[in-house]
Amino acid sequence: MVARLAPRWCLRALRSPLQVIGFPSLQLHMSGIAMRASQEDFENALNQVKLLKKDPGNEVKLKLYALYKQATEGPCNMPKPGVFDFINKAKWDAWDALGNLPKETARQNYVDLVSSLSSSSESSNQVQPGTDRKQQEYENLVVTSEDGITKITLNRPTKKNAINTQMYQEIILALKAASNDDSILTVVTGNGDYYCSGNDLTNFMDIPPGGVEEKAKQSAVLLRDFVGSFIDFPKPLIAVVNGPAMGISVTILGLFDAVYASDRATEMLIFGKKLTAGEACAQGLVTEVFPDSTFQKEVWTRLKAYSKLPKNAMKISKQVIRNMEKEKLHAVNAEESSVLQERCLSDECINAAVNFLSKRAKL
Ligand SMILES: CCCC/C=C/CC(=O)SCCNC(=O)CCNC(=O)[C@H](O)C(C)(C)COP(=O)(O)OP(=O)(O)OC[C@H]1O[C@@H](n2cnc3c(N)ncnc32)[C@H](O)[C@@H]1OP(=O)(O)O
Repeated sequence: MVARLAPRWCLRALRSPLQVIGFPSLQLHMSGIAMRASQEDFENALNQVKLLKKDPGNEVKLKLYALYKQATEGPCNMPKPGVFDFINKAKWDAWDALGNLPKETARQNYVDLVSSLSSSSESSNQVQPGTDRKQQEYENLVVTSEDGITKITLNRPTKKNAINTQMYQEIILALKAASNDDSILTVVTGNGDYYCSGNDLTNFMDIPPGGVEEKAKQSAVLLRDFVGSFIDFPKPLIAVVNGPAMGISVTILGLFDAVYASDRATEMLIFGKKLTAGEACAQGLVTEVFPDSTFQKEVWTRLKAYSKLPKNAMKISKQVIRNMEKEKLHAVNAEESSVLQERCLSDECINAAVNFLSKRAKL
């Protein structure tokens, strides 16, 4: 079976940072905050932040400050401090940079950031520096950080790393955590002989009480959020395509900053046709192809060298390039997600999924 759906696509020199910037949660009260589902999570995060054993650094504290203000007061509404009022200006800049980010999103980002800080400070108590540091437990992913590189490994090898509904959510969460951690590069790769066989076709079988229309709607929202998290990812993002890649795992490769493929990745299935890694490279979908026998060694040597390059310069370069096209990418994503909602209900899609699943049904 081939991919059947449409192709897609600072502030330094502060004496005592904890005191100088201060944790927002320690300064501000919770009264009058309009919260919805995540109020409890947000309150927990506000408490958790006080328990951090390690100073997260000024950059992170500014992010926490900005997200807190945005989550509780909305877009920056304070007069801009003077240029010599360094600290308040840094805080103002961080808040103002969030623009019109909705309060709910800011609240969620605050919770995610605190969660990534808590898990990294817990695990840093257990593991020696320089060793592989596991960040958070996921059911379908293994996420580790080492040498400035956060590696997100798709981990359902017995299902060729097909992406089930929970795994989509986990990838979104892992990308959010990676965007806020102290890594320089983020890598996505697969465990086992496949990179990824695309959408888990059994997702279509899990019909909610609202019926297939409701399922199609939920899938469209999930797809939009999933692809959106790649569009918005702020740091250099690299795909290490260790084996065949299919469906949605291929169509999002265009949103990575570099794609390294093993010459064993011979099934980059797009347009219903098998493409070798070399052909995908010729088409610009893959950056470089390596012999399978030396793939891991060559790619990781290169990525470790890249991780020593100036962190902020790389991040800012990526953001400048991405910002030029972000709006358009989000518009295309929204359009594609609504087309998906429709196509999910088509005979072609249903037949393809049923066909695949019935051949594998354990009778
Ligand atoms: C939010 C909605 C987004 C929608 C976006 C959609 C775009 C897409 O991604 S559509 C999906 C595209 N992918 C496919 O069509 C791949 C389907 N799978 C296959 O064709 C074959 O399994 C594959 C060529 C990958 C491997 O073939 P084999 O080497 O012969 O292995 P098996 O077929 O025995 O597979 C082993 C095991 O994995 C399960 N599997 C593999 N891929 C998927 C998948 N995409 N969804 C669900 N399950 C998958 C397969 O069923 C086997 O499981 P068991 O039978 O339990 O062993």
